[in-house]
Amino acid sequence: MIRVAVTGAAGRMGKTNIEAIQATEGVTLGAAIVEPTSSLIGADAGEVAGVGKLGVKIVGALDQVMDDFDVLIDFTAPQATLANLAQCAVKGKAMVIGTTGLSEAERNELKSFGEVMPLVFASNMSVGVNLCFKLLSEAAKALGDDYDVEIIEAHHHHKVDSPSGTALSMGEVVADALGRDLRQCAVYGREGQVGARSKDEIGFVTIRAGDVVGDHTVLFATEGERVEITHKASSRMTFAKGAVRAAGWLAGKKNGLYDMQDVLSLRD
Ligand SMILES: NC(=O)C1=CN([C@@H]2O[C@H](COP(=O)(O)OP(=O)(O)OC[C@H]3O[C@@H](n4cnc5c(N)ncnc54)[C@H](OP(=O)(O)O)[C@@H]3O)[C@@H](O)[C@H]2O)C=CC1
Ligand SMILES: O=C(O)C1=N[C@H](C(=O)O)C[C@H](O)C1
Repeated sequence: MIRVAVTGAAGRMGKTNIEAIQATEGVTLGAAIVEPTSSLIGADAGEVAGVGKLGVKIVGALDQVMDDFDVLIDFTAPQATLANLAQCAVKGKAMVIGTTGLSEAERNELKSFGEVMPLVFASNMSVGVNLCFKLLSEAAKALGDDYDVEIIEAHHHHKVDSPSGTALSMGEVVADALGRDLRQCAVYGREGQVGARSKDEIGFVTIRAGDVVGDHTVLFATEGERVEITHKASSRMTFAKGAVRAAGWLAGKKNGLYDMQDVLSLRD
């Protein structure tokens, strides 16, 4: 039985991850962690997640439960994720990380932990989005530089980072396939007299509204036709199932930085 801990246990994804762990054979909830100021410390993690009593009391610090899990699933915030990585690295624990909104420096720091621990890091844990990454690479290679590329994403009004991690990953996949550097060619939103579109830019459009779980469209457009590749998530359970699958896959793996392409055997 693989013992899984969940940080951000009272958050939208934290609660859904606990629900997914509860519904999956071969894994069990070992610990649930919230912020030290949370009023939920001491509550039963299953009751907070809405799946009934699990006998796991929520704690306010990861270091209180380091002996109670094998893999930590972390969907929190960049600085919290990096602090959790540092603690798990010292204790030889594996981590599955879904947090988005990391700066380039934070991403580099995160990646360096792959040298000392097994780590799955992915901006989107769903099977559908990870399949889309492959389709996007194929599409970009086939369509080439004659097609303008725009990435449109929509999320719920609570989301704090923009563009979404998934939109940025899609941009990276397309840029790689076209031999471009996303850092040079990305254009984030347009306003005013910005001039005509340059041929090589990859544009990002962000929508924040209501309870949208997560929609992503990559548009390839040229004179006379458009190709659109769209993914729409209608439940956070699609991300949580992926995260729990990654935790099971990661247990016992050697140190390294993996992503969902590895977990789902989608890598070429
Ligand atoms: N990779 C993927 O498939 C997916 C990734 N995500 C990403 O996961 C992250 C979380 O999303 P979501 O669950 O919607 O967000 P929430 O705000 O609902 O949950 C985040 C949780 O993390 C906790 N947290 C934040 N900062 C800290 C900190 N410094 N120390 C300890 N705990 C902290 C929050 O606690 P508190 O409430 O007390 O502040 C909260 O419970 C986001 O980055 C999001 O983009 C989301 C869905 C899918
Ligand atoms: O914050 C969210 O909700 C989501 N975040 C991830 C992202 O930024 O791509 C994944 C998913 O789209 C939901």
